[in-house]
Amino acid sequence: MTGTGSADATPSRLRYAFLGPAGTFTEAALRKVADPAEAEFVSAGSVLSAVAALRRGEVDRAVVPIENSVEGGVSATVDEIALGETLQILAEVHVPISFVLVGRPGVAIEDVRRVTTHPHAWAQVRGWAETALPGVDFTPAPSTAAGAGLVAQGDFDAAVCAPLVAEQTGLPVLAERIEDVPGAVTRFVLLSRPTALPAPTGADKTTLVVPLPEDRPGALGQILAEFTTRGVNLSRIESRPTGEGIGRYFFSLDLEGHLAEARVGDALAALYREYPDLRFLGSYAQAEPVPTRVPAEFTDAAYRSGRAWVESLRSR
Ligand SMILES: O=C(O)C(=O)Cc1ccccc1
Repeated sequence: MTGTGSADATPSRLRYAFLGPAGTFTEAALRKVADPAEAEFVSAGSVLSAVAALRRGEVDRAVVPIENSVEGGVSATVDEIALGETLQILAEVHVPISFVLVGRPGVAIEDVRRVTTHPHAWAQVRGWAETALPGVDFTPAPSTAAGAGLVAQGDFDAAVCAPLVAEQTGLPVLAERIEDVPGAVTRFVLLSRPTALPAPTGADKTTLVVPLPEDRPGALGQILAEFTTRGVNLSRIESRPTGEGIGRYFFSLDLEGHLAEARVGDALAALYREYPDLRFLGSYAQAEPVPTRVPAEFTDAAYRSGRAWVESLRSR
């Protein structure tokens, strides 16, 4: 990893690991949560090494892609934070994704034989490449910006990257807006080691990992019921293999609301009783805030009055 902060960095400056080098979509996400003048940006060669640096305490934060509006969950990230030492999501950011094809100077698009980029980028331009680069040989790169670096070095004919990287490297743009689905967005999360929760904003998300026991019929229905019966809406749910064998899964899910809210706390307490291995990955503000609509019977005030009524009966 390489630090890009100045040499006189004071220890109080937070260190942020990200999938580098400069010009990646992850760096664009990082710039939305931290000012490079006040923080130290530490470039990592992969999502896993960024997360490992955070777990080892070499950095204070890591920014990683977690979900794409076209491809769905970024499995490497979902799995890495579901297992291993617990981390916490402090914030999420959305980055609009558009790609260009940059070429080695002097190479025309018809001459491109060997192309490189990050596999997520390739997955999002595959349709375009089939017609525009027929028969091209694709090699995965650690990141889009790293791929452009390999083109600048002369290792490949072309790379798929962000328009910003074309500007930074001066590599000629052979084609632009080459994404198969215009308007795609990638969601990134800001990770830290477990720490205090950000204050509720009224438009929050909570991320959980629920390991699924092997022989409990109807477990998914039961998990969902804990949310439904408390008016808690889910915004994402995906099942992932635990790696322990066929049929072993965990659910990674996001719900609308903050742990500080009574209905969310109550749902988590109920889940914990049934699934003590449940993992809480944080409550944080939504990237595009839509205030959570809470039905009258599930507000904090409704929970307080319900509890007060029970107490009044007990102390009669
Ligand atoms: O390689 C990058 O620039 C990344 O940040 C990973 C990535 C690649 C494609 C879409 C979103 C994120």
